[in-house]
Amino acid sequence: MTASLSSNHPPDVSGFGFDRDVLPAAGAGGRTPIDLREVFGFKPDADGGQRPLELEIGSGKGTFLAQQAPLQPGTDFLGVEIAKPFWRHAADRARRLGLSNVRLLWHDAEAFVRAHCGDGVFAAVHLYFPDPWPKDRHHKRRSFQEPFLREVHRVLGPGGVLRVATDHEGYFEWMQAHAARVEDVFERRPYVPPASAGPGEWVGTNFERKYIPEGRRFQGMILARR
Ligand SMILES: C[S@@+](CC[C@H](N)C(=O)[O-])C[C@H]1O[C@@H](n2cnc3c(N)ncnc32)[C@H](O)[C@@H]1O
Repeated sequence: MTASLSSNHPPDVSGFGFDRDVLPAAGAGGRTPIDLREVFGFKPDADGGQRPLELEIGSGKGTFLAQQAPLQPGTDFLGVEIAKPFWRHAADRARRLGLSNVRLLWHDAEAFVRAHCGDGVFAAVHLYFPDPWPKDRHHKRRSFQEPFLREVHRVLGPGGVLRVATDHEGYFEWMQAHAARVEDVFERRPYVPPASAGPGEWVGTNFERKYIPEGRRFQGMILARR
């Protein structure tokens, strides 16, 4: 995906977008977990407890968050996007839509999870249409591989799920092989679209809608924390 956006107004991320520079330096062992509730203003749930938190990795222009967050007002959603123009666009969109349960962080999601996310903090992690890195010599850059899957397992709470969709046949084969390597900690389940997906859609993101007319085949899976 090319990181260029057209917009008829300058994006305003205030209150909804966070720059990676606000994060503390990684401490001992490369980890400095932060209290992610601070990002959402420490709002309690109806019983005074902690609200569930979900993470989207590579949120692009923020379409999944814009569609799904209003359907789950009791859940907070953090999108992490590495491309600054997309991050800006998504944070501005969340602000314009008044999505008080959405925040966007400009950062490398893998580094963020490793360094700043505590154990069991997320109810779900969403990874929709991750970059497939099709050349053999670039496969090592793919997000979906064993070390990262074990990190995702660490940050998921009991009953937590990793939800993944891709349009890339080769990457899906790779995903199946790597999912098999983490069967000790994840149970694989068939993919089910989120409630916000439109008829016939897998997720309903910008990427998916762009390629539906080409007749691309989409595939996905859910890994449930054991
Ligand atoms: C193919 S796009 C899909 C975007 C969006 N999920 C969608 O379906 O429209 C992949 C996105 O992942 C982002 N991305 C790639 N590597 C990332 C990383 N390590 N951390 C955060 N975002 C990343 C890219 O900048 C891009 O926006």
